[in-house]
Amino acid sequence: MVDPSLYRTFAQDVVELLHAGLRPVVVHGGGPQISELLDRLGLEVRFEAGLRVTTPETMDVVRMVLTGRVQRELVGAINAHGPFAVGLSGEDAHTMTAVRRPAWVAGRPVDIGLVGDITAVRADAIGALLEHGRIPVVSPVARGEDGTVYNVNADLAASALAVALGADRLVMMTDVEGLYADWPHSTEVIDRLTADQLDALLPELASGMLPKMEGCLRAVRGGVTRAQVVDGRIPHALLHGVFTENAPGTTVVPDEAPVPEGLGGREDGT
Ligand SMILES: Nc1ncnc2c1ncn2[C@@H]1O[C@H](COP(=O)(O)OP(=O)(O)O)[C@@H](O)[C@H]1O
Ligand SMILES: CC(=O)N[C@@H](CCC(=O)OP(=O)(O)O)C(=O)O
Repeated sequence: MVDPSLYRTFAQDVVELLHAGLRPVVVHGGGPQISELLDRLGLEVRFEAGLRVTTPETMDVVRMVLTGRVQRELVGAINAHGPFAVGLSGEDAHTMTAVRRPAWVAGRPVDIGLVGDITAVRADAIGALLEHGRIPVVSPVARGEDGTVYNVNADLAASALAVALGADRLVMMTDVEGLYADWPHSTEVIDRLTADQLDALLPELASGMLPKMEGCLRAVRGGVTRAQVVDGRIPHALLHGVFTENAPGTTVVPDEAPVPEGLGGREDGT
């Protein structure tokens, strides 16, 4: 999302999915853009377990960058192909409701301010857009029951939305090839994992991969048939991810899904 040509290819791919008869929903991030503006404003940029420490001042910037800039740019790029994209925030029509959550660092809760975890999704506004052939572009900002506005990690927001919509697929785009088995020491990518295998691996994961993989796990446990992490630096990674069985990257499947020979764990789960 920080490379204009990849941005355009992504928009083209999303429209292609629509033309292929699928009903894509885009949930965007914008972490680098938020950090850049916070820096320029002289505000602190800090993460705990992959989640941004969000003061009320930070929250203003997060909301402004996500809904006022990144979402608008994506909507514009998609609409270069026709009247498809409609942007909304998780706050709109109570689409996403959240509660304040801590970050879990070494097994302990750490207060990270106005960061939310989604507790409820009302998918009717998004469903109506899909019915009319539109492409919803959703910013990961959510509303608390009392009206407080929360910053939600984009991957966790996408996962909650995928479950609520009964989506078949969840594709997460990032800036690495997939989930590395022994990051940062090696770049060997884990290509396929069952939910239980991922669950066992989660405590070892760090930084941005943590919410991403937690999102994949919640999605497949919530009924999504395949959750993938693909390398967004490769043009058309989205189309490959959706249409190719063995697309590059990391694929998470529910426990009952067959694991190709040679890749499965032993019966004791190791
Ligand atoms: N096991 C891992 N495999 C791959 N990347 C990892 C791993 N652990 C941490 N990372 C880091 O996570 C980053 C991706 O997370 P993040 O920057 O939040 O992604 P995005 O902005 O694409 O959502 C990678 O660039 C890498 O630095
Ligand atoms: C709570 C939290 O960390 N929210 C994220 C929301 C944006 C996001 O997730 O963007 P990426 O997908 O680019 O990382 C943030 O403030 O950066």
